[in-house]
Amino acid sequence: MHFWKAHAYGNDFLYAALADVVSGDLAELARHMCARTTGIGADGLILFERRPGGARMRLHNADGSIAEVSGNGVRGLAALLAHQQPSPVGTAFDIDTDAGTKHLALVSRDEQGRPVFRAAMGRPERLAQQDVPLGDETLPLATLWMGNPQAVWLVETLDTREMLRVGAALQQHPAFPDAVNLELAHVVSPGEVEILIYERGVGPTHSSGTGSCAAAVAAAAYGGAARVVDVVAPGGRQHVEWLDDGVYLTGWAEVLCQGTWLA
Ligand SMILES: N[C@@H](CCC[C@H](N)C(=O)O)C(=O)O
Repeated sequence: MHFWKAHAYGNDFLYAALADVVSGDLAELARHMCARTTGIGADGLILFERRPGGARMRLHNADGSIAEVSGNGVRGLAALLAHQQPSPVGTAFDIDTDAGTKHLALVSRDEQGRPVFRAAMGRPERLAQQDVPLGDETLPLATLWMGNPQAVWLVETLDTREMLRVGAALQQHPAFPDAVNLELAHVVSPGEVEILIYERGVGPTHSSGTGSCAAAVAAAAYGGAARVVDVVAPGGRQHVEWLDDGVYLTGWAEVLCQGTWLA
């Protein structure tokens, strides 16, 4: 089976055409391909079908579970399409996901030639402040739907051990029956938010598109940030605009390699 690997700020995905997949158990295929030592290694496997003007995709997280959408994953797929066909600045891509169609515009290429996309990620839904009990403590989380479930913990200091501890605990928490993507977010200034990420179905990762959107929305709603911000994750800086018609995410993606999966 032919595959490609792409990443955005260290959030890495494998891509394969659904028509090429022979395995019946797609969750098992994702677990095997995404395994860091016994597979190729990635945060998720995206199976896609080309469509006029774009593609339809389905994302399996590294643990095999299905995710409705990934902001970095849709940009990686658009980067793959742009790699395969002439795609000048201004080219538009429609990526159909389980969370609806995401419209992407190729807005520029960075110094390294990587395509930079601005993606319409849709409106945040069910934004709320929720006190979530965890052992002896109560976590003041902002919860929302960004095409996938998100919880944002606004903190004064980012602490990796806290992200790992709370992120793991929330995956089996009664408040989140479908598990949840967690961001610890620190508002550095009205225009900048720093985050750490623990993803459903993955664990800690370097970047998240939907997580950046969720952190920006929570920081603007409850943390004193502006509605147009840079969100800085360990893997790098993305730009998020929370406008009246929805959230827009701008960042690059890079196709790294292609190969043949033999297992
Ligand atoms: N990294 C992604 C989000 C991937 C999906 C997530 N793990 C989930 O299960 O919802 C992004 O860039 O948005």
